[in-house]
Amino acid sequence: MAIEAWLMEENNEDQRLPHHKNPKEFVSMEQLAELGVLYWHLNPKDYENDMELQKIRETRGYNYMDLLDLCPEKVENYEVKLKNFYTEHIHGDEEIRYCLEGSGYFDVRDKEDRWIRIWIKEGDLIILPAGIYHRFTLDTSNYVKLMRLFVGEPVWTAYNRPQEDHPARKDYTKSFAMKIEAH
Ligand SMILES: CSCCC(=O)C(=O)O
Ligand SMILES: [Fe+2]
Repeated sequence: MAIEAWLMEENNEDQRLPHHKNPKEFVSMEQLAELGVLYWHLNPKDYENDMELQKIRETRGYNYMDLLDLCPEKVENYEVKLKNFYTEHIHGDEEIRYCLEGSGYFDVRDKEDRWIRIWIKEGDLIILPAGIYHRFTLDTSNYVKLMRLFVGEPVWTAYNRPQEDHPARKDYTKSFAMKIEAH
């Protein structure tokens, strides 16, 4: 099963709405892979014993794991957190999120600086590369439970745009330049 992603129509409507263009313009997994965004679909029902998840964690060194249940009762400063998640930012490391329940949107910038909206549902695991501009919002279902993975002690620091001098940003954009040269 593939994930759904599309070019976003930017307007002032509620961020939790899909924001499709008219007509819709879908984005393929290959296009996402070119941006360094990786994706797996796993079985979220038995994540504690899932060998496929185990293999990804071992291969990529994700020894840290926690769960984030995004609802007002379980999250301190819920509104502030949601607002920060939807503020365009980068990280110094990969952002790895595995959707166990519910759904939501990860928006990432493509090479032309357009927003691509990625719809994450139960069983979707995505990895955003270090240095990619992105943001997150709940969708109209208004609930998501995510597993967060990390290599070593987690660092969740978000650097809001602009960050063109951040080492992770420089490395990320350099990886594009090299691909263009290699063609
Ligand atoms: C709710 S996880 C996604 C939000 C985000 O981009 C982050 O945590 O850095
Ligand atoms: Fe982030």
